[in-house]
Amino acid sequence: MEKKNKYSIIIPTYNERLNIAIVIYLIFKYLREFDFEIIIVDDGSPDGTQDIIQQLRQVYGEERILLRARPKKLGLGTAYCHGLRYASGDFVVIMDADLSHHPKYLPSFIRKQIETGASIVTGTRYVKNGGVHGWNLLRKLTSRGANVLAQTLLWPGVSDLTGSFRLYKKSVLEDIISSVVSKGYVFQMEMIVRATRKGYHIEEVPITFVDRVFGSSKLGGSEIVEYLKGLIYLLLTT
Ligand SMILES: Nc1nc2c(ncn2[C@@H]2O[C@H](COP(=O)(O)OP(=O)(O)O[C@H]3O[C@H](CO)[C@@H](O)[C@H](O)[C@@H]3O)[C@@H](O)[C@H]2O)c(=O)[nH]1
Repeated sequence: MEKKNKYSIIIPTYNERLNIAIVIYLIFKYLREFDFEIIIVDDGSPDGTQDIIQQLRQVYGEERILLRARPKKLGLGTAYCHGLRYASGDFVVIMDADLSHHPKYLPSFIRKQIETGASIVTGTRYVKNGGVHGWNLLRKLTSRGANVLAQTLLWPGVSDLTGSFRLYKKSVLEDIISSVVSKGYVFQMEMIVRATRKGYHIEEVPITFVDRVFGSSKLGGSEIVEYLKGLIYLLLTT
């Protein structure tokens, strides 16, 4: 009998106690036909996110939901690297905890990978049938501007560079991650640009990013400065 692929879903969390139970419920609902584990990397959330996760582990099974906590907020990019160390799947999915990345898209990511044999399937907001819902004008302009700037300077051949809802072959993720230097939100852009430079097969799936209902974004001014620094770095080094 052919071996079934296993999917490791890495979810970084910081103050997501109101969202995490819903996202986990939906992952179990939409992936019921698949073999998967969920790896949550929580950075010492003061709102009690870890208590909720421990309760969810009792409900769904401790082997299906792993909690790999760190003592304090250490950034989104390093959270993915930390989670990857514990992933036992053949494929790794990276997604947000706040339902802006809806688990209903997961089967289409997996199907797309199986149909095409792609190394990476990335969710994109900036193609037909994709979009963004709930952001104010400033946030829309920031995201669009960041993408257009990066597209113009880096020519990566992928429509959505700053999005972070992606499926990777685990070996590919390990290969790319070893050369990535970014620690914050810009990590995702560096990952996809390096993947294109290495010639990996990347496919896109349209998604609608829906802004969170509970809690607030952790994207601050310092992340925008880091983004610009990362862009210049990629321009010079890739
Ligand atoms: N462990 C950990 N998790 C973090 C940290 N910072 C943020 N997170 C978690 O990372 C996810 C995304 O954080 P948000 O603060 O909700 O991001 P956003 O503003 O909605 O930005 C989203 O869209 C951007 C593209 O426009 C993406 O670049 C970004 O990655 C994210 O998907 C959430 O699950 C949040 O709890 C951190 O330092 N440590």
